[in-house]
Amino acid sequence: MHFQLNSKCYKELKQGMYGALGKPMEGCNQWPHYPPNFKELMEEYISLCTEVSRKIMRGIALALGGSPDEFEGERGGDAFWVMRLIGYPGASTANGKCTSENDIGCGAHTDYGLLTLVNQDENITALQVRNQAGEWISAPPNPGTFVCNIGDMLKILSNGLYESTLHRVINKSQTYRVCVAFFYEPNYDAAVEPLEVCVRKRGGTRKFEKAVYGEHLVSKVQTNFVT
Ligand SMILES: O=C(O)CCC(=O)C(=O)O
Ligand SMILES: [Fe+2]
Repeated sequence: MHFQLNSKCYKELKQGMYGALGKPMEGCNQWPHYPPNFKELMEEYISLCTEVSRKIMRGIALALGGSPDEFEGERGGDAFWVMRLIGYPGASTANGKCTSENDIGCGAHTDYGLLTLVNQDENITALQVRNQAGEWISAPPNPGTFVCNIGDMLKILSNGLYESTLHRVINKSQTYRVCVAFFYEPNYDAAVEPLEVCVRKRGGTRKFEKAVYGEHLVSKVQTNFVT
């Protein structure tokens, strides 16, 4: 018997650090008492994910033609993060059909930040991404690897050279699926706008307006709690 698992934790913001912008996200994470080493384990995992994400971002900065430090400093030197543990019950085939998609999946969306490292249960293919032709294709779990989604902030920073990945989850298997997703984000108060190098690559056109990451996050969390 499984309960529906859906818990999130956030990088804890120091009270008052970001003024009114930070208020909606202030507060402490609530850790369970059992298993007793859960908090410690998660904190270690988060720290390792942060490190690897930072390295991937350095690679992406180079790939975009910028300096490796493009996503450091005021953009990502104090990167915000979100960690999410999600359980998807297996599909009931009692009537030969899947039950409501909401119970077994997650609707189509893009992630909000820079990168997501998706750690999926092995042997269950449920995550789908939409390709450029508009088709949904599976992103099956590969043991020892993460699926890495590009988020809305990286779309803006890259001036649209990278698209944020539209994805969804449909668990059609009989088995309960667990996913651990780590969201690597810009600094909470980062003013995110296209990098100069990416503007030049698009003939001087700025495809996106400036967005403050914390505002984007708060508006998403408040309007769409499910994603
Ligand atoms: O369960 C998954 O594979 C992905 C979950 C997801 O897209 C999300 O939490 O934003
Ligand atoms: Fe997602």
